[in-house]
Amino acid sequence: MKPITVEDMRALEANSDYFGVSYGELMENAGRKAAESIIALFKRCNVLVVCGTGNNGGDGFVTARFLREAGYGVLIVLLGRVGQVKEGPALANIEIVRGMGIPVVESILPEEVPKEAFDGCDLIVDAVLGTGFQGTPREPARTAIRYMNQSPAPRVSLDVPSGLDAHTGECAECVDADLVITFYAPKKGLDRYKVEVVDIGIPKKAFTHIGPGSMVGLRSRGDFVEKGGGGRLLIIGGGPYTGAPAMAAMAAYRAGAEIVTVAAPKRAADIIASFSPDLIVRPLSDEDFLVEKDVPMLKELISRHHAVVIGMGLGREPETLAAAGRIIPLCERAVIDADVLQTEIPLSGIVTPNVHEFNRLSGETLGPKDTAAAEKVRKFSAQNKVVTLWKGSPAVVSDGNEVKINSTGNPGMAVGGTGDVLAGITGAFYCRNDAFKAACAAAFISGAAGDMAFEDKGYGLVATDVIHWLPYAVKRYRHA
Ligand SMILES: NC(=O)C1=CN([C@@H]2O[C@H](COP(=O)(O)OP(=O)(O)OC[C@H]3O[C@@H](n4cnc5c(N)ncnc54)[C@H](O)[C@@H]3O)[C@@H](O)[C@H]2O)[C@H](O)CC1
Ligand SMILES: [K+]
Repeated sequence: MKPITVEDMRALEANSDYFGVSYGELMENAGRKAAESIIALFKRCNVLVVCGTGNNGGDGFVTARFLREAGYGVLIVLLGRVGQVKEGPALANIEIVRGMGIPVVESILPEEVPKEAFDGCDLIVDAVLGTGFQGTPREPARTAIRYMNQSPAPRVSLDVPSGLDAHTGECAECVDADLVITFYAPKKGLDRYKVEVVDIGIPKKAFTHIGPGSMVGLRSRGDFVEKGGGGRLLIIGGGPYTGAPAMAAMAAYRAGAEIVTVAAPKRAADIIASFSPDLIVRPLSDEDFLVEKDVPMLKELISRHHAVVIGMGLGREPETLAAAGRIIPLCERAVIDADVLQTEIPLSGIVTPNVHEFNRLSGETLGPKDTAAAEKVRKFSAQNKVVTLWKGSPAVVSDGNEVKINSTGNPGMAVGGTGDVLAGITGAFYCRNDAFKAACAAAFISGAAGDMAFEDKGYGLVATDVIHWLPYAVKRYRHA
């Protein structure tokens, strides 16, 4: 199996918790499976379980419990105080093992780590550091790693040998594990160890559906200190219509873009600017719709933004479509939406068709709930080398290889403007993330905000309510 990155592992865990198998159950499964492997390999003996204060330590507490119940002698050395153990399943499990009377020796300082326990046991379980570790081991982990390596007892590491940085596979000073029992999939740097991969019961939906995992590792405004780091987005829209680009722009701000510029034909620009002082509006030529003579100015604007959203409210005048056909190839990161989703337009980046627009583009005849949508969207994405965010119910996202089904949203969102909001969010995320990640996260968070809006207003919700709830949805699902 290919090693899984720490970020992808965290995303799977977040989806697992969201789709029904909680972090606690994952830890229980991890610890139980580790104990079963150990019991199969080592007859009853005295086991030292060395635990950190994070979830890797949590796995150690569960492993200790199962070994004790199987008649093994168990001693836990905790590298910290019980009060420092991570909130959640790890803390719950240290309380359980203490309640069972399993001795727990707390060591804060290096000199408090009981070397005699390492030398006097028959087997060591290393549950000090897992995928949450980076850099070089600080004390007392460092001393514990040394004592484990100096002990004559065999060493079994949980998930990764403590001291191995699973982000890079590097290991300055790590446990010389005789066996690594790793969860769900190998991590980077395990190729030089004897490894056993154990399944911990992550549900299928965690892989097939878009959940909070789509927000794990999403780079947005909060991650950047320099101004404009959160992403500069250009929205090319408006003409016959003015609300659509304004909604897309406001949604982009609420999703974390730092600068959002709306470029629209003069008359529309003046109206859009009146919607909100937040909007930076650049009027194009004095025509009622986008025309080819606007291209030079747009070329300059495109070069000053990370991503472009083009389409909503432009209308379908032949000259507008011709101009769009010249503009899109100028964009490194384009979200192509609504009016310009026409067969003669060159597609790239991310396309965000509703069901009708997709059928027009692909020649398919899908209905909004069509179960065949996933494969049709994947095929279309592969043929056109784009990421497609198909706005069915549920939404489907594909990059031509992977296909994900969205898990948020509700029928109340079938109201004008929610597509513009979704395209704005997609553009905001696309400024700083790859296309597939941006589209998945946008589908998820737009639907999550829409669910909050539905909770609040039922079928009376309108697109601006989704914009209102966006920051709350981002805050709720934004994994640090
Ligand atoms: N993969 C799964 O589905 C499951 C994984 N689990 C286990 O959880 C760990 C990851 O846990 P996490 O809380 O993120 O971090 P760790 O326990 O690995 O380590 C954090 C712990 O270590 C301290 N720390 C961080 N850096 C250093 C350092 N340089 N020196 C010393 N100490 C450091 C930090 O302060 C924390 O206390 C994963 O590996 C699995 O074992 C789930 O429990 C089960 C499902
Ligand atoms: K470990």
